[in-house]
Amino acid sequence: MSHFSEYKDLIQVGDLALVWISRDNIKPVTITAGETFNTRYGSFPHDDMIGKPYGSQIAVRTKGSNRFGFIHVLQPTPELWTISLPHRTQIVYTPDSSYIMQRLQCSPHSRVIEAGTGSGSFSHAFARSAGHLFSYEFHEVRYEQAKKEFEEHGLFRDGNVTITHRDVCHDGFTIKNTDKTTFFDGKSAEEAQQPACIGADVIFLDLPAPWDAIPNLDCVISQNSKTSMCCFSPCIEQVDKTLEALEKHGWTEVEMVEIQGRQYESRRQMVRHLDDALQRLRDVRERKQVGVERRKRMFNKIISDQEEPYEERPETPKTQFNPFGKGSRVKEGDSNYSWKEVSKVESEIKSHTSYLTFASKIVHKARNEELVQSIIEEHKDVTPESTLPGKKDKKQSVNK
Ligand SMILES: C[S@@+](CC[C@H](N)C(=O)[O-])C[C@H]1O[C@@H](n2cnc3c(N)ncnc32)[C@H](O)[C@@H]1O
Repeated sequence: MSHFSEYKDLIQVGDLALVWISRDNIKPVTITAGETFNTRYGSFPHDDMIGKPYGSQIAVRTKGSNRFGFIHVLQPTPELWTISLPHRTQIVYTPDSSYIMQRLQCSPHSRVIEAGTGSGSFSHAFARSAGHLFSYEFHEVRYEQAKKEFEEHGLFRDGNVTITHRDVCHDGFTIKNTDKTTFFDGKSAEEAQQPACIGADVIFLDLPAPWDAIPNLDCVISQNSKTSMCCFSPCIEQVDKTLEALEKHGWTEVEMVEIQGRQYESRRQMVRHLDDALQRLRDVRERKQVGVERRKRMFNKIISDQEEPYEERPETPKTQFNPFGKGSRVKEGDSNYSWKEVSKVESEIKSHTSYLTFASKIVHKARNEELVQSIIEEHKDVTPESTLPGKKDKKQSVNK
């Protein structure tokens, strides 16, 4: 099982853990006896982590002070990996990936094509949920890095991830047994004798020119079930070209969506009355009048040639609380004032805003009587329990 798909209670030697230092600072660490994890808040021996439950807070006294620095040791998940991974490209963040996965109905039955792999952010989420993920990347260094990361994270161990070094626009998606640049389960396609059939029913294209890859999909998508696709493009011009290609190649149910990630914070806002506003206007007018008269007196002293034209500013009472501008501050929720509950939007939330173009395709629309009969025959004497699908069960559909 991979670090990302198994649940463990205790931190053990050899585990990949994600160390939460702050919201924007999460670091991957392989737990090793005798090693130390250094941060600006202190040095944390791995030995203090080993044997503790995941989620534990580890504290160390800061040198020369009575303060403590602390971290939390967390179990890796695709969501945490997305906010901690080393960026090699723009990545897909969880607000987008979670929506896309549910729109594409990605499940343990799904056979998924993803291009390109990029920094592998979305690949981790697909690998956790899909029956099989076929990921493609044409940039050699990125492909090698992603392959290494997938190996280190145990993604190949579950046997449901294949990565291919390929330009999918030029060379398509088909995988042959002889391919030396396709890896899964730690072996090349050639060594593993992987069958060339992909039969994808979920497609995710995060490419600069998805319209060049779309014509290459027909021979690798499922022939007997509906295939759903999402193209992730930052510019509307790209969407326009993608729509043209989708229409030309028989994709239907086309819809474009944009995700706006927002985090809402619950706050209290003071209730302001009309009387407060009127009082404020009266105050402003009175203060203005006092100022005008003071300046008039100073001017008269100058023209009557008196010495000392300067007149001290009159002592004005200390500014009271002013609900409409500057004034003494009132603590949020102060019981001397009335408040209403509101929610405020936190603007900084990471979701790379792209346009998501969804479409679907059914290759054979007619009912295949032969297939229906064979499925009925197959299931005639089978108990309901034994028909429950497992993670690697293939979907059997009767559309042909
Ligand atoms: C924006 S990144 C993908 C990020 C990825 N979805 C993630 O969440 O980390 C796009 C990737 O597609 C790759 N790419 C671009 N054109 C390609 C092609 N024709 N075939 C394969 N990969 C391609 C690029 O090298 C780049 O790494």
